[in-house]
Amino acid sequence: MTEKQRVIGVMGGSGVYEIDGLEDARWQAVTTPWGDPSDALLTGTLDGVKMVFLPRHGRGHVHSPSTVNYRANIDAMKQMGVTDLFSVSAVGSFREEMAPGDFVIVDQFIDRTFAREKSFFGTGCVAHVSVAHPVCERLSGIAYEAARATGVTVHMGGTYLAMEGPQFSSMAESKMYRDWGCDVIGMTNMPEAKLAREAEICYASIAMVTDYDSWHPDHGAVQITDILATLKANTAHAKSLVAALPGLLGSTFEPCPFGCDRALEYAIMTAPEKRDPALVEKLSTVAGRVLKG
Ligand SMILES: CSC[C@H]1O[C@H](OP(=O)(O)O)[C@H](O)[C@@H]1O
Ligand SMILES: Nc1ncnc2[nH]cnc12
Repeated sequence: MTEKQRVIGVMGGSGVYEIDGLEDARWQAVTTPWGDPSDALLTGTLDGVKMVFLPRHGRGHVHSPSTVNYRANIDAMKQMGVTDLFSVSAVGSFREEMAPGDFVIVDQFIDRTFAREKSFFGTGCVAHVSVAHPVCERLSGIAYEAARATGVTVHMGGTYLAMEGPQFSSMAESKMYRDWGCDVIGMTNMPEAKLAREAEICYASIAMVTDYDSWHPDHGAVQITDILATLKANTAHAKSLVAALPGLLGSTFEPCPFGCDRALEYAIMTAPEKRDPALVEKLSTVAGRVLKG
């Protein structure tokens, strides 16, 4: 049996619009049946491992959290052969000990977004995947190791509240999310993580704390200027974290011990003879493994 090649994807968030040090780097435009991704994809090789980078909001920060085409972004990553996807994101913190400048390796989500396409599937091809464990445990461990190596303070595990935005939360909302047990808040990891699972891509979320949202009595309301200052200080850490990933993962993709790469195995409900051929065609990249039989 031939070995499966690992391709590491990085979805860069606010403040992270490129990655450094790629050999044979080039920006490549990719089209998808779901529309255009946020930008061209930067491809290249690092330590002998193929890398694909996409700035989630586009270079120059063009797309808002609600208008990012999450389906196109994930489909494009899959087309490029991405097996392991790391999301890098700016977040607010609900915990005193998760301070601005710290990194959090997110392991759970509460999805409060409401104005986004959240699934590749629908009428004519229905599928239900599990997101009980919405991130890949193996990849999260690698993200933690890579973050530790950069010298930043990193917290393993945390619940990310995904809000619609683009406005930040009111103080009442901020306090309520804190009471719910959430640790951090952002506007983009949902539906991204759900779609990565549907596309059978291992996904980990690296959150960079930029502020205390609006609950903290000593910090007042979140201000974009403070966020940008923290992001600027953290970009170097984010980039060196990404640079450590290929060395930690290696170039061969082994089957995911948590089954992320087989998430669709029994997920499709629609009888073969009832499937909509047009939708099946659109799904050929993300679900071709199971639909082509
Ligand atoms: C720049 S503050 C708000 C903005 O930043 C985060 O984006 P990303 O997750 O892509 O880093 C947050 O979710 C908001 O979209
Ligand atoms: N407080 C906050 N709320 C939502 N998204 C954020 N991104 C960075 N800080 C944030």
